[in-house]
Amino acid sequence: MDTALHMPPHRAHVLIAVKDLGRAKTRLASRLLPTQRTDLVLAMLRDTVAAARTAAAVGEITVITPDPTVVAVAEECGVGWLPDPQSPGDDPLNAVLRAAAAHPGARPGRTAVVALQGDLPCLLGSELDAALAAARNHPRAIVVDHHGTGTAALIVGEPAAGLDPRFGPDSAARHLGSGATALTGDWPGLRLDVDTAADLDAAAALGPGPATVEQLRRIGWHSGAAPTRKFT
Ligand SMILES: Nc1nc2c(ncn2[C@@H]2O[C@H](COP(=O)(O)OP(=O)(O)OP(=O)(O)O)[C@@H](O)[C@H]2O)c(=O)[nH]1
Ligand SMILES: C=C(OP(=O)(O)O)C(=O)O
Repeated sequence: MDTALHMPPHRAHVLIAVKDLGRAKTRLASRLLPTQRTDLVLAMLRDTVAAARTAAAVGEITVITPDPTVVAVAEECGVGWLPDPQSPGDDPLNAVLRAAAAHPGARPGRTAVVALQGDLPCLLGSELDAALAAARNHPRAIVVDHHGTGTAALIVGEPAAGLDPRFGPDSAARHLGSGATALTGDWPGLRLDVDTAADLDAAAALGPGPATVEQLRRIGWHSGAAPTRKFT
């Protein structure tokens, strides 16, 4: 059955793109072994998906990936997946998001569509709910990341508004320049995407989800301080 057809219009379809694990998190290469990086990507994905699943405003989650291990994790987490399109071109991340948003199952005319980063280990479902509620007042909106330059989430709520993803360097400015509204809100977990060692320290200090906590323990990653927020 196509559950999207019966979804109340306000429940969102979350799209999470995850690239081939062999090419992932290169900015952590100087600090982590390849297998540690891979396991960290998967742990952060598990925590991101688990949090998104607890958001009342989320109706469906789809992981888009060319990687069979990521597919297996998506299935374990109980969410859908799509392969990368055959020819993503020279802007693969935005191409895969555009293709996923155009997929018949995405039903952008019936639901909000969210392109969400998959490396948000401190995400809370309540933060995503709050962002989705705030986004209802805007055809196309973003949650700027903790650095102020990237995009943690791109949300389209109106049938007429296309996703028009512009992820990559300075994506916040590029999304704002193409008409998106920056949502204001105290959502530290939603804004904290992890790409660098400093980001990982920040996540460890804020309080990540259980899969990331376990992976940090295995790696022996110490942020030097106890988490400031208890993960719930
Ligand atoms: N499915 C899919 N996801 C992608 C692709 N390129 C990037 N992504 C995902 O988009 C998000 C941002 O990508 P990047 O910042 O380029 O890569 P990263 O692995 O997070 O970090 P770096 O390797 O350090 O740049 C990550 O979750 C990636 O996994 C792609 O070609 N296909
Ligand atoms: C792709 C992006 O994020 P990052 O490179 O920080 O993962 C972005 O913010 O557009």
